[in-house]
Amino acid sequence: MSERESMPYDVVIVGAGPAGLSAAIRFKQVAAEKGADLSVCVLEKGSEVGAHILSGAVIDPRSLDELLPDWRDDCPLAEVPVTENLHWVLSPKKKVVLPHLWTPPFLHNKGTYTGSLGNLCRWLAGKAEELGVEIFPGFAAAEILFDEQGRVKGVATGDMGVARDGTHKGDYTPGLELHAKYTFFAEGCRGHLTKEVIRTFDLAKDAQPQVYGLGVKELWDIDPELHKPGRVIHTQGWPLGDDANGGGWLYHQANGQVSLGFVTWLNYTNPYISPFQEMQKWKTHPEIAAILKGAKRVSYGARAISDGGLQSIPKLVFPGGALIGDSAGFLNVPRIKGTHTAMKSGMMAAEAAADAILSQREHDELTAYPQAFDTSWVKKELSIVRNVVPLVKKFGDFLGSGLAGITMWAEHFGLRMPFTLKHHPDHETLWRKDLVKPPVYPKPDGVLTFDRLSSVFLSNTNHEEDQPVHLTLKDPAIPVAYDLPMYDEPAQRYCPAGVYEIVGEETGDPRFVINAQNCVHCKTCDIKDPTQNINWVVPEGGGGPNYPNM
Ligand SMILES: Cc1cc2nc3c(=O)[nH]c(=O)nc-3n(C[C@H](O)[C@H](O)[C@H](O)COP(=O)(O)OP(=O)(O)OC[C@H]3O[C@@H](n4cnc5c(N)ncnc54)[C@H](O)[C@@H]3O)c2cc1C
Ligand code: SF4
Repeated sequence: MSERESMPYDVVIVGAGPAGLSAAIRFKQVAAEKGADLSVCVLEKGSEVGAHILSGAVIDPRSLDELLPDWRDDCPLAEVPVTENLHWVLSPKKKVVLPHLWTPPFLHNKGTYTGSLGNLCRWLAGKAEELGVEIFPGFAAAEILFDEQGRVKGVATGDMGVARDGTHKGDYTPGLELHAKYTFFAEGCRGHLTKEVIRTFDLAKDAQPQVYGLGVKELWDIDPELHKPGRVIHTQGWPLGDDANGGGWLYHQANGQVSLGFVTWLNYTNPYISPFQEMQKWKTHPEIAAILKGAKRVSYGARAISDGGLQSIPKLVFPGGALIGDSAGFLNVPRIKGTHTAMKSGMMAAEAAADAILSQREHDELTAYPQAFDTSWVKKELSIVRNVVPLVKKFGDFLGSGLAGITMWAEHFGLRMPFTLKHHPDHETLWRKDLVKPPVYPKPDGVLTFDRLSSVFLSNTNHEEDQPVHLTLKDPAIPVAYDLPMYDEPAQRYCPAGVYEIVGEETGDPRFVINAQNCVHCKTCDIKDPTQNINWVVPEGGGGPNYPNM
């Protein structure tokens, strides 16, 4: 018999990101409109709301306007409206500024705001709590609970106080069961439980595979003379070559800070590519380095981003729950925006759940949610850009972007392209190590460019050391027996936190080492590992990065 206690709710939400918090707020709003008292709780694995949130971010306020129309009164995001939008195409030493007229208006960032998504989530959490939402930070949902009919009936948080070898320590506390009429998975990109729920109910059977990028981000305090609040810059081109796609961003935000970073799409072919190093190299471009002259780096982090778009969205509902936000993958890639769509998806799911519960239903499929999605602005927005990622991947950065631009213009004017291009899973794209040349990366100078360990230090990441390793290997032999000879074990380079190492090669006894304490929960290993041998599971609640305002 389970020794776990259980708590009943109408709705349980896994993840206090923009999707989960917007769903909780909308659920309470609908209940209040109908004069009902419905209960909802939100679980968050970070030590506080926002601790694990990492984004650009330039945010389209469309969903905020719908959810909390007075948000501009006290939300920190309102501080910096976007005033200038630049798109640079980089060669090694030069830039070309892309004229505005070349890109459709929805890429111009008119009416958007730039700031910290972590801080927006902290603010949303306050609004949610005012409405009676219960939020549990430091609690990771570790297990999906099913009833006798196989319907999802909630989740359980992980046990605390379990030693690395699985034995119980003195402070052992069993996890808690949260039972719900409907459970929402709002874990963000590549959710750990979301993966299981998609598999269990075969939700992705009619969708294209999800594909991803890895965003590596830093915050810098820059020279006030060079700081232009509201200026946002995107770059494409250098330093990436033919074997990878992606691009950089640099946003002038509040308090003299810039948010900057680089997204490398995870379909890259050269196993020697390091997304972390691409980002460091990108900063050495004369145009970027000039902005960072005399500046100081204050924060670092990394997070994967869902790039598959409309064709990769799985079935959104299953008996007893729904997928919302990046758990389902609503990101608009050419806009690099997923916050407004994540929020709206949560709101639509919440409306469906409140209506169902008020009609005495529970644990069934919330079909009103996908129906609402089908007629929503979210679907329209994603439909217009659905061929962009496959075109860039197929035809390269320049020809691909040109063709993608043509399709976006055409769709913008209502001319629907009669095709939707497909995706290939990112873990299948690597070439053998003997077929490629390793890229050249700069040696860290400690001023503009840095190594991974000093970077991870700035993420404030922390895990209780004596706990089971949360980077699990289905077959512990594969890293050395297969990944090393084939790809020089790419985990050594794709992990932006230096978690994976091969040691002992020089003595002919190579071993795969996992420094799990350094993990910043970006999920790249779970995505890019060529044989899908690495399975990321939640560590003890509260572990992971502690981002201040990412
Ligand atoms: C580098 C980068 C740049 C971006 N730039 C922009 C931008 O400029 N504008 C924009 O609009 N969007 C941007 N995005 C996308 C945007 O950040 C996402 O679309 C958005 O955050 C998705 O919201 P979400 O709530 O679905 O997931 P998330 O924001 O990822 O939130 C998920 C939350 O769930 C928690 N969680 C996960 N699993 C569990 C679990 N098992 N138990 C408990 N808690 C759990 C996580 O800790 C996290 O707090 C960017 C993303 C990245 C990575
Ligand atoms: S171990 Fe995996 S999830 Fe953690 S930081 Fe490295 S790549 Fe990201």
